[in-house]
Amino acid sequence: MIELDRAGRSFKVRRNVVHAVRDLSFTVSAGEFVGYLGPNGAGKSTTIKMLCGILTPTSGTVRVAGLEPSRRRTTLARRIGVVFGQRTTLWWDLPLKDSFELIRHLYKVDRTAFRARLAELTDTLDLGAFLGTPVRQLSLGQRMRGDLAAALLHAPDVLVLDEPTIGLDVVSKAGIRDFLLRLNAERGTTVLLTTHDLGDIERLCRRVMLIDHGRLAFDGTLDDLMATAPGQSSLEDVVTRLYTGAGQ
Ligand SMILES: Nc1ncnc2c1ncn2[C@@H]1O[C@H](COP(=O)(O)OP(=O)(O)OP(=O)(O)O)[C@@H](O)[C@H]1O
Repeated sequence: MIELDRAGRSFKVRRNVVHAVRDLSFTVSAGEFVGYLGPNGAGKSTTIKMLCGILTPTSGTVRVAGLEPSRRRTTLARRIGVVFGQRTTLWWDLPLKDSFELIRHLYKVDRTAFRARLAELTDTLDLGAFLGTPVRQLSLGQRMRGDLAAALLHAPDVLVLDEPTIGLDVVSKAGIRDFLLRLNAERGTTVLLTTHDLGDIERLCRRVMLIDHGRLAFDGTLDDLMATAPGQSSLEDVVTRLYTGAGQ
């Protein structure tokens, strides 16, 4: 479902070149739920931007659902949903339901399918009480649930999440995690999750990929990841060790 083959992305910054992502190869199969970890500046957002076609790779290839994202952005938009936890894709001054209606038009979702999907998402994400509320008046947790619904209204095969639980309280986090688990288990949606919240990883992801300085530093199961640092009991300790390069 997601295939990167020696993908790279660099940026020219004045006279220097920043290699945000280098020589990155991995495959995520349909139905997987994969955590994508890395320290600040490791290249996670750059990877995500290449996956949704916002950035073109400067080397190698990226494919999502068989499409080259930067060339087939419009076609891909029907297959992929993206949530950036740090910013909303909803219309700030419009009631939530009007944002959804606009998204229906943009994605040309059939009206009957849209109604059914919205009813399901309203129920599972508990949106009913604030569908008529302007987005700017929503709490962060409500807004995030709205953003998730917006990303899923067109029933994409792949969902890419960039810090979807940032700033949420424990109850809101648990609600979103449960929702994502069910989405993956019941609908088979492929999920790639970037987060600094290791609780998200422990609760949701069987497979974890870790990127550092733009390169893949680890790809395996959560158990494999724990086994990289025998004697460390918490995921936080193991990840800290990997981020700081201890033991290299
Ligand atoms: N548009 C850009 N122009 C120049 N450099 C950039 C650009 N975008 C990203 N970079 C650089 O590429 C590197 C990777 O950035 P990226 O945002 O992908 O990291 P990240 O893993 O998402 O970090 P964080 O966890 O802090 O969000 C950083 O050194 C960053 O400064």
